[in-house]
Amino acid sequence: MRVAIGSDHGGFRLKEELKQLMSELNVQFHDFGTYSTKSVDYPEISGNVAQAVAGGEFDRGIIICGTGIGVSIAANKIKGIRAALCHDVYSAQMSREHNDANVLTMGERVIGFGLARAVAEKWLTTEFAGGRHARRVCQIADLES
Ligand SMILES: O=C(CO)[C@H](O)[C@H](O)[C@H](O)COP(=O)(O)O
Repeated sequence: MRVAIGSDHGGFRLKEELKQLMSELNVQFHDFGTYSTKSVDYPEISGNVAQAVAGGEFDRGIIICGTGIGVSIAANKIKGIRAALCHDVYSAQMSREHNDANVLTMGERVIGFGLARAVAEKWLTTEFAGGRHARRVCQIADLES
């Protein structure tokens, strides 16, 4: 699996932590920035990660900001993206099994690093369940056209 990861300044430190996690899990990733805690605007970075996933260059994306809300709103503007804001392990699991979420967002100012690692690991290792959920994901795609 190849993962695109990005953040604004508010999510920079958690992005670095999740890069470490992915290295430990042998998950390939590319960092779309930002590369410091200097203030930047999140929509462009979120859009770049989402475009890379929607275009098929990467299998999934992870985007972090202060709350996870702004990057989630921005990513979900991109056709084909199902970005899920998850701050607990159960939601992360369900976002994969039921929603086939292809982008995970989190807020560094909301969640501790230990829980964030557990959320990301569950999300990265959970597959889509298909079945009745596939029908519903198709219905979401229909809303885009
Ligand atoms: O977009 C956000 C809120 O949904 C993110 O949390 C941003 O990181 C945040 O708005 C940045 O705020 P700052 O005061 O400019 O650091």
